[in-house]
Amino acid sequence: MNIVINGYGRMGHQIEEILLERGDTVSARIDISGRSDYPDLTGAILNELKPDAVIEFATEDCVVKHAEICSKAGVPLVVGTTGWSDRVGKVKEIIESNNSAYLYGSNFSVGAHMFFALVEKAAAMINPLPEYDIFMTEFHHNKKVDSPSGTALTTAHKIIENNNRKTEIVIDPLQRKIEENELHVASVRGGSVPGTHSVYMDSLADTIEITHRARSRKGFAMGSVLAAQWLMGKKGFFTIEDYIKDLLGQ
Ligand SMILES: NC(=O)C1=CN([C@@H]2O[C@H](COP(=O)(O)OP(=O)(O)OC[C@H]3O[C@@H](n4cnc5c(N)ncnc54)[C@H](OP(=O)(O)O)[C@@H]3O)[C@@H](O)[C@H]2O)C=CC1
Ligand SMILES: O=C(O)C1=N[C@H](C(=O)O)C[C@H](O)C1
Repeated sequence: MNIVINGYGRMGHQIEEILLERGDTVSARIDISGRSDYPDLTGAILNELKPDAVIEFATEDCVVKHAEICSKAGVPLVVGTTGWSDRVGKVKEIIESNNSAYLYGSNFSVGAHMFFALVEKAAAMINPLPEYDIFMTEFHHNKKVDSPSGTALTTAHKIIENNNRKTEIVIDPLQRKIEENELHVASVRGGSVPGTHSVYMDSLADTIEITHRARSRKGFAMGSVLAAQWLMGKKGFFTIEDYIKDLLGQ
């Protein structure tokens, strides 16, 4: 594949490393700081370079603009940027109106999707056991801007969809006790933690913990590259779950 990397930061560098290891080509690295080939993604760049896809791990404020640019140019776009769930509908409209290809994921590592499946099952299992409360934490490096993480919000929604006691997500700062129907998502920022998400089911007798601990950014980056490959030749708005379902033969 010939890829444009949009957002040349921690993830952009990891994605470049994996692409080059695979023998793919990186026709441009784009970053507003000027440390790269271009300062911003434009239709002209896409028309000149004609990449097979753009892979974007940037900031939430540019997600809609870049969706429009790639969609109008007919270039498939894979986005890992988080913190824009309020604009998913808008992006979906853009992609469908231009009949282009788009795939988004809050977490591209296969392990995170195994974690999601375990959490869905566990959240349902405690429905007949009111003695168990359920809550979660996420830990990330001290450079992460958004909070809670996209993965934590994805996990929290999966808990709410499967557990009959939790109906609302509450995040920090709290400064009050939580209500029975509230699912607390606590975020910690510090050090160089790549991304750790844990769900706890706690009773007077015991605690059950389910944790996904990323060891590096490699899993996220590899997942985004494989998702870009999967997206080739497709049209429409997809999420990483569509790719994972195919990968797992579901
Ligand atoms: N879905 C997943 O699996 C994963 C998602 N993420 C998400 O990816 C995003 C990026 O994470 P990370 O790489 O650690 O962050 P970084 O801050 O290291 O990288 C983001 C890069 O995007 C650049 N940027 C900002 N605005 C634009 C723009 N308009 N056009 C092009 N580039 C731009 C920034 O430039 P500058 O430095 O000059 O500001 C920066 O270099 C976050 O939202 C994070 O949550 C991260 C890991 C996994
Ligand atoms: O910013 C990060 O680093 C990460 N962000 C994603 C998220 O917000 O869930 C995925 C991963 O946890 C790393």
